[in-house]
Amino acid sequence: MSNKIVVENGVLNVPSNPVIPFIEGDGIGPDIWAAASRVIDAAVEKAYNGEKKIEWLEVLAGEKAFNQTGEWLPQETLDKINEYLIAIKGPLTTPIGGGIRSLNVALRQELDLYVCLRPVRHFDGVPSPVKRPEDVDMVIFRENTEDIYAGIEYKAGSDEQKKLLNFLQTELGVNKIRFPETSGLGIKPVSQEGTERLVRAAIEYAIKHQRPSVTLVHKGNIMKFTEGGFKNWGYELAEKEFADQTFTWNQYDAIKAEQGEEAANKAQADALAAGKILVKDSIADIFLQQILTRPTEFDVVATMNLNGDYISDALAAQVGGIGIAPGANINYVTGHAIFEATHGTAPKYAGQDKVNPSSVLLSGVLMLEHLGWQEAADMITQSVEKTISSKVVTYDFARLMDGATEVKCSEFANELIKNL
Ligand SMILES: NC(=O)C1=CN([C@@H]2O[C@H](COP(=O)(O)OP(=O)(O)OC[C@H]3O[C@@H](n4cnc5c(N)ncnc54)[C@H](OP(=O)(O)O)[C@@H]3O)[C@@H](O)[C@H]2O)C=CC1
Ligand SMILES: O=C(O)CCC(=O)C(=O)O
Ligand SMILES: [Mg+2]
Repeated sequence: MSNKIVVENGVLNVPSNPVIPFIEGDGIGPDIWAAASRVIDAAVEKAYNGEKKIEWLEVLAGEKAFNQTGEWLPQETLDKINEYLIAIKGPLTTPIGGGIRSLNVALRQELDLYVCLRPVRHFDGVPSPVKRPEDVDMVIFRENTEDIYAGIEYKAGSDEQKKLLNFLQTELGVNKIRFPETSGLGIKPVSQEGTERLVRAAIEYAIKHQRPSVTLVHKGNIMKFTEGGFKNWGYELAEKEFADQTFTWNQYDAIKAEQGEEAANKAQADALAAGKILVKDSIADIFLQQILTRPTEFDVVATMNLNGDYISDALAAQVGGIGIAPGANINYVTGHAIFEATHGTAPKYAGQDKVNPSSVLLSGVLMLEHLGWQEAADMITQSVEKTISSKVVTYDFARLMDGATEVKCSEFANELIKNL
């Protein structure tokens, strides 16, 4: 039997020994990947009595790829992930203000992994800066292929910038750029198709996991045709494709305008009592306040690329930081997915066997769940809960916990394996 994961009629077919490509990653990547992969292997072995096993296939990206092949993202890496469908990766470095563009973004765009899924929940015992971290239980759906991450930007003073500036000024009559000659210029594409497939995935997730609401987060008051477009297209999609399963604030407003507030309140209450999902929206700035002050009001969050990037790290902080923040980049149509932590390469800790491997490990848990290997996934989650409760933790948690035993990254993995 083939050891390739395939997608048939929209359903993953997973052999018992699937080949899964992995990218070790830069910086702390080798440390956390070594730790996390040991735990994943041990959990799979234990959950299925050795009858299932992942055949890891290393593919190169980042510094390791450059040192070995002269390329940062070799075509072979993309080909292998394309072929084997599901992959997992450590973090990759992106230089600031120049140099190569993000390899992480390139992987998402090349494979059209349009959803960046980042669940955020609290594990008992994890230290947090807020009083009730257990109130945070959200799932972020971040659009992953467009917005300013498209990388269409031109350096101040370059020929391209001058051409674009000239076009804007002469063809479109733009006269609002405060310092035109010395401005870098960027383009922010946000499309109806891109919005619809992201919001569709978020609503389908909410239906499947019985989440009560989906919040569209945007800055549409200022960016009317990009972020505002996202909000409008999101509502339209909910009303068009999920009329029987959702009630939107858009519908609430329409009822209120025609029949008054009482009727709108009643319509919303009836819809929610009937089990419909509330699709609402929030402007990004107030949203960042409200996830701190009233986190129980939010469940599934659908947003654009840059907002999603900021929101992921902010929410991760509320439940203990990005040492424990998993993620996945998914195309629900082709079945391609790359699982990866929310955090980066934390270069100051590279090679010290120090940091928390939980983010990439819990990304592995998301991967196991995606494969339908729920038993192994649950085993790891329970081991993480048990190990943290016993206060055996890496430096990031130890520095905030009383009476903790601080262990290295690899020792934390040993403890997790013991607790499986
Ligand atoms: N998907 C990806 O591959 C991503 C890549 N990046 C890239 O990573 C590089 C470094 O980015 P930077 O802004 O420093 O952000 P990082 O996420 O790499 O690190 C910032 C800080 O977060 C904490 N942290 C990160 N990972 C862990 C962990 N596993 N365990 C415990 N604490 C952790 C550390 O905090 P403390 O100092 O408090 O100990 C660290 O100094 C950049 O090149 C960036 O572009 C960034 C994000 C995602
Ligand atoms: O690509 C990068 O270097 C950063 C990406 C990032 O911050 C993220 O995906 O959350
Ligand atoms: Mg980020």
